[in-house]
Amino acid sequence: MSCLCITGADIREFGAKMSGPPLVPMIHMIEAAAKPVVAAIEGVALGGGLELALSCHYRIAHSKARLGLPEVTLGLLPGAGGTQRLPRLIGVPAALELITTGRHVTAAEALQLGIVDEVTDQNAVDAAVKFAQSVEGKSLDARRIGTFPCPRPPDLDAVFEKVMKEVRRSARGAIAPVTCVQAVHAAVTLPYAKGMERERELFSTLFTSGQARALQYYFFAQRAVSRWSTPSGARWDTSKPRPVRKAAVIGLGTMGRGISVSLAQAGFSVVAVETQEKQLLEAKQAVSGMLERDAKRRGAPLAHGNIKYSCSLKAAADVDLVIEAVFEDMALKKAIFRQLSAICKPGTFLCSNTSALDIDELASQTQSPELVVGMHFFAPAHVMKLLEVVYGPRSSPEAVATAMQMGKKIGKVSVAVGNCRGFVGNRMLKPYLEQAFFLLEEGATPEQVDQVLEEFGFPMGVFKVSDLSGLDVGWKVRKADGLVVPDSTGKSARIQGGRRYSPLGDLLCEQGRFGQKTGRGWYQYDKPGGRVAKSDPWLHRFLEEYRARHGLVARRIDQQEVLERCLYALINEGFQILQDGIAAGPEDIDVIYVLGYGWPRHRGGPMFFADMVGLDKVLDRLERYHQLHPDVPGLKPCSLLRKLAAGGCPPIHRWREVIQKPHSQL
Ligand SMILES: CC(C)(COP(=O)(O)OP(=O)(O)OC[C@H]1O[C@@H](n2cnc3c(N)ncnc32)[C@H](O)[C@@H]1OP(=O)(O)O)[C@@H](O)C(=O)NCCC(=O)NCCSC(=O)/C=C/CCCCCCCCCCCCC(=O)O
Repeated sequence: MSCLCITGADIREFGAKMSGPPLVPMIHMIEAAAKPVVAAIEGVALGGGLELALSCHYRIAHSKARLGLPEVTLGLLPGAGGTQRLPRLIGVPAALELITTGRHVTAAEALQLGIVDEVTDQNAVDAAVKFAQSVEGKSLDARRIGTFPCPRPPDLDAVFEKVMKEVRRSARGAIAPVTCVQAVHAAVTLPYAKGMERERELFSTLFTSGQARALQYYFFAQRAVSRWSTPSGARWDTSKPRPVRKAAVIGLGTMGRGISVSLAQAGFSVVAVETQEKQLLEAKQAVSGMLERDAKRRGAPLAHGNIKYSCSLKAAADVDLVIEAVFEDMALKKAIFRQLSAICKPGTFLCSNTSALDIDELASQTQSPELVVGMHFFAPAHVMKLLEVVYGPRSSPEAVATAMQMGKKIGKVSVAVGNCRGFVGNRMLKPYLEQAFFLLEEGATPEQVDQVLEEFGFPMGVFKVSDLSGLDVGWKVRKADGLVVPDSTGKSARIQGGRRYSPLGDLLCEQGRFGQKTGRGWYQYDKPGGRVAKSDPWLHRFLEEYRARHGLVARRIDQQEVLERCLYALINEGFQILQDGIAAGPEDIDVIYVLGYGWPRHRGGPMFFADMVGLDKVLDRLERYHQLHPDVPGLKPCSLLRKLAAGGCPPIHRWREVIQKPHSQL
């Protein structure tokens, strides 16, 4: 009998020398044993844990157990026989699906797939003992999976070709999923012993790859962000959240609807407020539709009953927490915060879903500024996993802890960040976008820039994202900032406040080109609302005319320059954010970028990427680009980056020792 609850190998050991008995010989020994070995699975059997169970002659799982081979999510493949045994046990298509996605399955699904022999609601060990007694004396010949022939699909080549194509498409440059397919292919085409050799070979390649390092770093980073702290000394382990049962959402546009859905699905009582009757009805229909579709997809009960709709802010009088999600208009938000402060019962937390505005300014409108925090969701709010919890200088530790816990309850990964324009994510986006615009001025095309970024692993390049989210969003902000003005010659100004400025986005907006919604933006679409971006000859002509008008001579720009200028400008801002104490550590930034902005997980996040490239190299390139573009402050290397490079480029887990953390500032 072997009782299992194994999450797999200790991932921390992968970076160091591995200790303990090697798994593969042990697995072979168990499978070859003359006595029947029954695995009793409670909790989880993941990775090496499931591989160990697969070497047993029988497997009994508790009904609450979860099983899986998640190695691919860590940049690896199941290297202790998993790629050779699982297809022999459950067939090639099912094994490929589990191994290339790393998906966990429930005990019930494992039974259905044939991974386990029995599921029990009782103690798994007792059930396994009983089971062992029932098979006493039976031959084990048919129970050693390693001796099974691997089922060979009749259309073997077509099956693998299709899977490989799909895996390559969705992997966006990640090598582990592709390597997993190669390992399973070996199970079908090679005898078991040779297949094991091939598995080992492929495992070794992945094991030493930068992608495995990045994914393993990211695994811990995502967990580390829950241990938040603020410069004022509030911490996750000393600050107590207050219970929230009832919450209000103010403003039922796209964001407010998504937030309402998230809250209702997590079992909160929700008061959804939209001041205009017509918009309220539209929102109600939209939210109901979202809840219905989601319940159907998940096979979960409908959460309709949890939401009450109202046209009056007064409906929020008795809630424990409010999330305001109206337009990005400071005057409007301030008015709402003033009213809420008068309407809500004492102690109600007042949160804003602003994506960039000053939380402290909002707090100043209320009687209890300590109850105000930002809860910045990402669109679509019921789908995206990220939540930036923004603390202002006056937010209480209790308010931060409550928002962080609320995020967790609705299934988000919450990252606590300081208050500044754009917080972490959008603040870093600004220099990235700026570089993309400058590259167009200098001779690049949107297609070229997007292709480089997509090859790096982003699901969409910067210009496609801009078309998707709407060019008018940034235009409104730039207009409010007084940036959209002509120069003395009547042309759109390319220098603002002594720094380079690109009016390209403003000029497109003036032409009514807002992106997908108008059918034209940086690309053209077959109709307003169309999704497929096509090159637009108009845009290319427009760029040529623009350059001619401003005396700019187009030059050939290579891939390396596109990538370095966009990414290093973003990373440089990340260092500034760390230096300003807006993010507590590089992990916070990396999690925000992976979950909120499509940064490829197999590259760890922007700060991890900088560490991998080498801080001295990033510094060197930024210095060079800043020399060439002295009017672009975003390219001037941040002093923290200089300090880290001068200190011998310590690895990322040592950066916190170097970072000075003054209070966040606007
Ligand atoms: C589902 C979970 C297990 C639990 O989830 P949850 O309840 O939400 O809790 P968490 O917050 O996630 O976790 C709690 C804390 O536990 C830490 N944790 C969890 N799992 C691990 C782990 N596997 N290792 C280390 N630490 C772990 C977690 O970090 C939390 O702590 P903290 O908050 O961070 O402090 C969930 O956690 C989960 O899904 N875990 C991961 C499971 C997983 O991915 N397992 C697979 C691991 S890989 C594996 O098993 C591989 C085995 C194959 C061995 C192959 C042997 C071949 C030998 C060949 C060697 C060749 C070398 C070649 C070199 C050369 O050639 O040179």
